[in-house]
Amino acid sequence: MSIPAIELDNLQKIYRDKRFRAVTALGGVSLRVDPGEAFGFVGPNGAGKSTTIKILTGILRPSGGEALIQGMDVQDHRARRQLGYVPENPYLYDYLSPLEMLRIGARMRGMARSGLKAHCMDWLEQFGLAAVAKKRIRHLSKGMTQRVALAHALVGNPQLLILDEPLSGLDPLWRQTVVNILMAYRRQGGTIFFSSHILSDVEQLGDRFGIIHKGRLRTLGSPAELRGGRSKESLVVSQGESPLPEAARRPDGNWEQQVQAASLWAHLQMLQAAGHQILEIRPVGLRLEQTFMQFIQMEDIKDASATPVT
Ligand SMILES: Nc1ncnc2c1ncn2[C@@H]1O[C@H](COP(=O)(O)OP(=O)(O)OP(=O)(O)O)[C@@H](O)[C@H]1O
Repeated sequence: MSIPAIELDNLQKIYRDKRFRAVTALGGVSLRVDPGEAFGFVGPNGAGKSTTIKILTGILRPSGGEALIQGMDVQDHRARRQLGYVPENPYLYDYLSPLEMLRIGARMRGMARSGLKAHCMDWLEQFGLAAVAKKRIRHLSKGMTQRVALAHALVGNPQLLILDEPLSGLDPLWRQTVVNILMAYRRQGGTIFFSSHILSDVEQLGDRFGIIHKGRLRTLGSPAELRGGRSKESLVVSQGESPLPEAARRPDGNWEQQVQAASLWAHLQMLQAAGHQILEIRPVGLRLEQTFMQFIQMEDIKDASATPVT
């Protein structure tokens, strides 16, 4: 079995608030990400995503448990050598240009000087930044700055990318372009660990998800698994003259209606009685966003019922 790209074992983090009260940001998170995987860490605000990422990148120390990159403790600088990181709000040197930023990033990764400019320009080109390569970063827009940070993370050819909300601040066109760049990175064998609460973007990028909520990992699975088994509705398409008050008329003149599993049989009998011909019945896949919301609501209900009444 290969060494995991990332391994978290019972990871805990307790912060102290202003009154020195304990705030449990991570209550024992364990997971494993294999080399070549794209793992999406998903959760609502305050779930513990950034805390996990800060521990993984060595910015914060955990209060308990272990975080390993390629089998090495994240506090060991060798573990972080092959890491490209983009924080939630990237801090870049305002007075440097994107080209200077990328040169520094590549040099820090030990890349040779020869051919460095062309290599950096190639990355800037991919991120649509060639025209502003020599402008000061302080004059760039938020989306451009985000793209500089992503290019900076990739320029040193890291084996692992850790990205906190990588697509935030990007317009839809750039979201798609960045997804394509990241997918190309994966095809070349790179591993990605990223956080997000924008599931439609995450769905395109991740082959596995972990949902974190209130500092605990609630479930792991692929987008299909998270959706799977949760669809309890069917779409029924029928053809007929008699109008169906609850159904929608499609441009082709046929009727369609989403029906709960429990009432499917009664609905089909109603269609038959109305003289409709049934053209199609298929399960309606829940969108991941809906699944996620339902999941979080269920977890809140479980948490509330587990809380002892005092
Ligand atoms: N420096 C800190 N001091 C005290 N509490 C903190 C600190 N940083 C984070 N927290 C708390 O820890 C919990 C987890 O925060 P974290 O930033 O990891 O969540 P997140 O999932 O990244 O949220 P978001 O999606 O809003 O960025 C929250 O309750 C947050 O208020």
